[in-house]
Parts: sequence; structure tokens; C-alpha cells
Amino acid sequence: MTDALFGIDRPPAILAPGAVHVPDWMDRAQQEFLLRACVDWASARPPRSIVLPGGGRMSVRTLCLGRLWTPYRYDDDEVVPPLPDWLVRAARAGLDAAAAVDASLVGSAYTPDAALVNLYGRGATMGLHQDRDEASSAPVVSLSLGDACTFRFGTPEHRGRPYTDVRLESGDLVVFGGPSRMAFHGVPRVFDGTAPAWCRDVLGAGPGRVNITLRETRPPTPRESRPAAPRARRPPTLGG
Ligand SMILES: O=C(O)CCC(=O)C(=O)O
Ligand SMILES: [Fe+2]
Repeated sequence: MTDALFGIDRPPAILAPGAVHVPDWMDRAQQEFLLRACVDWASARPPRSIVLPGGGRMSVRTLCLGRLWTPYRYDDDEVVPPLPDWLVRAARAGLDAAAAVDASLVGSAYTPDAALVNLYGRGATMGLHQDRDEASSAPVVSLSLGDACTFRFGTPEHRGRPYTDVRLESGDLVVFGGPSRMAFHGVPRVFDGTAPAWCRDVLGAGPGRVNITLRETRPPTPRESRPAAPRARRPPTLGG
């Protein structure tokens, strides 16, 4: 992170109420571990470019863990690789880190049961959309790896302005929940070739940017839906 070393400060930021960006949340070892896991998942089962009901094809390629997402629902007819426990723990740690920035994210138990791994090749983008196929209103935890991108974060009402554009770098965390859980968001641009060299070493000729979003897709059980006491805050760690 030369930017961090040479004076470009990237403090944690609240993008909107309940939406937090934590730059450099993951260290290099954590990112390499995650990237290697993504490469393994992708080699076991080739990621697909999803065809939308309108006929358009998404430019990213996607693989699912835990439950298969297909527009616009989770489909249990097809088996996908399980969501590993370490990734669930990472997501909880990410939520804790975000809750330390925006206390409105402090809440009840968080047990994501699905993850979408999006692989952005050259020129791939993601249009503004809502993540609205989950039966739980729990936050979405998003981990970015590889090439930097512009992440656009808007409001729950519509695709247009106002929105905030933020540059996401490899290792960054974004969490959106509460009043921002249904906010429109997307990736209008990926900056090809900006990934650290050690990311490239893991990705090889593969995609430049990898994003993992963790979601609670099932309805909360009555116990989980009760408001819980604020949890102790731990320092952010991936998989700790
Ligand atoms: O790639 C990103 O940063 C966002 C991905 C996303 O919005 C999604 O998978 O629904
Ligand atoms: Fe999304």
C-alpha cells in the first residue's frame, strides 16, 4: 500500500447511514489466503457469467458458496461448495469492524449462509442494483481483492443521484446494513493493472478484481430477530 506509506490517508468512512468503508482491513497474508481460496473454488467449478431475465449477460463471472444465486432468487436445487466457517468468522469480524465506525450496525448474531464471488476481467463492470433476494435484513459484508475499482453507493429509493463514489483497493472492506441495506450500488469502473504484484502472482492470467459479498439469505429465526446486547468489539481480523 504505497498510498498508505506515502501519505495518502484513507480513513474509515461512513458512505451513508449503515454503510461503512474500512480501507486496508485485510493484511497481505489474509488477502493471499482469500485469493488462493477463490482460485481453488474457480478451478473446481468454473464461474459463470449470469444471463439476466431481460437477456443481458453480466460482464462479471460469478461463483456461489453456500447457496446458488440465480436472478433473482436463491436456488437450492443445485449444490454449490459450502461456505467455509472461516469465511463466516471473517464476515463477523468485518461487521464488528464496521460497527466500530457506525454504531447503528451493532446488532444481533450474524450468520451469513451464502457468498457471491465476483470475478472482474478486463472491462467488467456491475450496474447499479439492490441486493434484495435475501430473506434476512442482516447486513451485506463485502471484501475486495486485486485491482482497484470505483464503487458507487446510492440510496434505497432509485438508481440515480445522490450517490457516493469511493475507490476500493485490494484489502478493503465495505459493509452495508440498516437503512442502507437496500441501497443501490454498483461498480462502474475497474482500474486494470492496479492490483499489487503479489495478487497477480496468485491470480495469474485470471481476472483483475475479485469481490466477495457475504449474505444472510434465510429468514432470521425468532431468537436471532430479538435485539441483542451490543457485542464486545474486537480488533478487526480476518477469520480470527
Ligand atoms: O464488486 C463489488 O464490489 C460489488 C458486488 C455486488 O454488488 C454484488 O455482488 O451484489
Ligand atoms: Fe450487490
